[in-house]
Amino acid sequence: MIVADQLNKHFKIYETKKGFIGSFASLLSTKHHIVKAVNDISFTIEKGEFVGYIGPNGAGKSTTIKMLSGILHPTNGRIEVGGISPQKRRKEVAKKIGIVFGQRTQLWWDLPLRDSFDILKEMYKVPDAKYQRFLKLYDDMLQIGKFMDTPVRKLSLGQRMRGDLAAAMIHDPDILFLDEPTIGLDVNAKTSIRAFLKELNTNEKKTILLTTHDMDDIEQLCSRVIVINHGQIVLDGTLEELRKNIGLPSLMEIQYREKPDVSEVKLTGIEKMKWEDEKLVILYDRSVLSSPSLLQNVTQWGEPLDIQMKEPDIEEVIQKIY
Ligand SMILES: Nc1ncnc2c1ncn2[C@@H]1O[C@H](COP(=O)(O)OP(=O)(O)OP(=O)(O)O)[C@@H](O)[C@H]1O
Repeated sequence: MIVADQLNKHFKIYETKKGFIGSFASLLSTKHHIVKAVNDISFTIEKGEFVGYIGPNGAGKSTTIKMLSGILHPTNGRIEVGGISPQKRRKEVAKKIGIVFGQRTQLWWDLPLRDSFDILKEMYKVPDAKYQRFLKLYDDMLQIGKFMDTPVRKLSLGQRMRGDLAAAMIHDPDILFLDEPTIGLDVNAKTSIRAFLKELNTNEKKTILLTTHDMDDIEQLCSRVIVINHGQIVLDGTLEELRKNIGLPSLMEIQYREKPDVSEVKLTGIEKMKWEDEKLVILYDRSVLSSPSLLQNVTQWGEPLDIQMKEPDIEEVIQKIY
């Protein structure tokens, strides 16, 4: 379980002056302002949850992850990771968590991937037999065997990210903090990393907190989403709840054998109805008009050839929240 209770991180930013003399003056200056990177955040994440932690640039996502993993100390507030405070017992927490920062590698740049793994094995005191099982499993899951002897600096971004993910799992942690693990990757690399993360969560019951700007990551992986903006939680719920909370309509598209005249149609719950080429597109509020009743209605207006129902794009949802 992960607990953040009234968590805050405030950074003091000292004002700098321009020019050579100015930079010396800045060293002595006490003028500053406070950036509330994380501002009174509370949440509890249960074992086995896969949570998306999303928000615009500068919202406070990385700062939260750094506090949860013990890299940064909170200004105030309480954190527990697996029942332990990362601030008081950082080394113990380190054994329970794996971290990946997509923007920078935690592997040794000039060493072959295998050597990085060997170093981590020693650091975490992973027994030989367990380590061999790990190498086999992660070769099966992430196909890292093909580039185990390549220096990390020569790996492609997708290979490097797979290496970083495997490295984060060497000590078999129960909890994973992933800060943009799919950033900059092509579709194939994203797909294989998502499949891997899904497997870790579903089969190995790992608890995962993921920050990403890629809404497909969220849609395909996360059962719960926490949205933050300006250091504060603005929404915490399922994707479905997020869509519902901000009242984005559901969408039905109907293609008729012959286009009916719908100009006189008045049905409570329909927010918008328009023709897009041969398709009638209806936006409706499901809390007022259920999909089966709308379906019943549209089939009375003409003979449908095809009917499609869609959820609004989560990207639209997020934009609406910001
Ligand atoms: N070490 C620091 N010193 C001063 N300010 C900082 C520091 N680290 C982060 N900040 C500020 O705190 C705020 C939150 O930053 P953070 O990196 O947590 O955002 P983020 O949500 O991860 O953004 P992004 O999506 O761009 O990675 C920003 O205004 C940032 O400039």
